[in-house]
Amino acid sequence: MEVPFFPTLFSCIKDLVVQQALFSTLEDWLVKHPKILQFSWENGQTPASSHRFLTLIVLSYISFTFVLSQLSRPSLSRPLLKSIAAVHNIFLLTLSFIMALGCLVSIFSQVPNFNTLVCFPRGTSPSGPLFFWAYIFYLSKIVEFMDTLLIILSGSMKRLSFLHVYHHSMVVIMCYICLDSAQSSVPMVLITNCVVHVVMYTYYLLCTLGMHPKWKKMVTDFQLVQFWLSFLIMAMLVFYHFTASGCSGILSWCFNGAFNVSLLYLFSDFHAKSYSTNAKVFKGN
Ligand SMILES: CC(C)(COP(=O)(O)OP(=O)(O)OC[C@H]1O[C@@H](n2cnc3c(N)ncnc32)[C@H](O)[C@@H]1OP(=O)(O)O)[C@@H](O)C(=O)NCCC(=O)NCCSC(=O)CC(=O)O
Repeated sequence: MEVPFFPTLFSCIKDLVVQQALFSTLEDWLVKHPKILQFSWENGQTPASSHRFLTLIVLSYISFTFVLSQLSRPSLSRPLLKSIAAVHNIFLLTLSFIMALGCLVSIFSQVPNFNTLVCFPRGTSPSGPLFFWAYIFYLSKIVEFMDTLLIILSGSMKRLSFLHVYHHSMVVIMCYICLDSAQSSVPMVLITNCVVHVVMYTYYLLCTLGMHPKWKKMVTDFQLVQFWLSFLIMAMLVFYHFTASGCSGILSWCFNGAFNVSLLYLFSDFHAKSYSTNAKVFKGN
């Protein structure tokens, strides 16, 4: 059984995209490079792939965040802090763009149809280009811990919210579980999140350059749209799971679902507190 519309749309776009001259160049760089093509996630063998590493990195992040937020800050000059933040933001916005592009090109190069994109067959192993980009995505979530250090060093402790620390620690666990279980929603979730992060790190970059963009609310709106989109992707996965012969990573789907609900709740709360009329009146006083 098929969800109408999406499979046809996917085939049309794929036919159009693969004919472009630029596509084969991008495919050579982002899909057919031997390191990418032959990538395989081997639990305990691939760097950063063991349960022990995951536990250690997440507990270290939470402990360091707690300890550093209690200590008196080292006096880092504001221009130095802004320069470090600018480099960090440029790095993450560029990496997010490359990951989204790499994953998109891998989809058009490797995935035969829409059904397979939404629902990897049971027993799929986490190897090949799509999982290479999922692996880089997982590592990038560790690099994003630097956001927390920047907040602590800048001394704006009210920004060190539960939402921030919860998001940064849980998202690493989610990426790990998705990789380890070869979860079907990986490519679409990766692309949506990377696109949002290109916008978000551009926003942060402009902030570090002293321009506080007026479109901050749009970034939060964009993040909320991302969570609703994730629900749509997850609903399609469940649909294919129960109407066909099953999808890879359906159990880890439950973790994703719960995480997504919690983020939607926390970001809606952030949105209400930051942009509602009452919040503006309060800030204005
Ligand atoms: C618009 C948002 C993206 C960010 O909201 P904020 O309240 O944090 O934004 P803000 O306007 O106070 O941020 C501006 C300040 O951040 C500093 N800054 C610059 N680069 C930064 C970085 N990489 N990380 C953290 N802070 C940084 C700037 O110098 C500036 O400081 P100064 O003002 O001193 O000049 C919002 O939608 C949001 O996500 N809020 C939740 C809080 C959060 O931590 N979000 C990021 C991860 S969540 C995420 O990533 C979800 C997802 O996956 O989509």
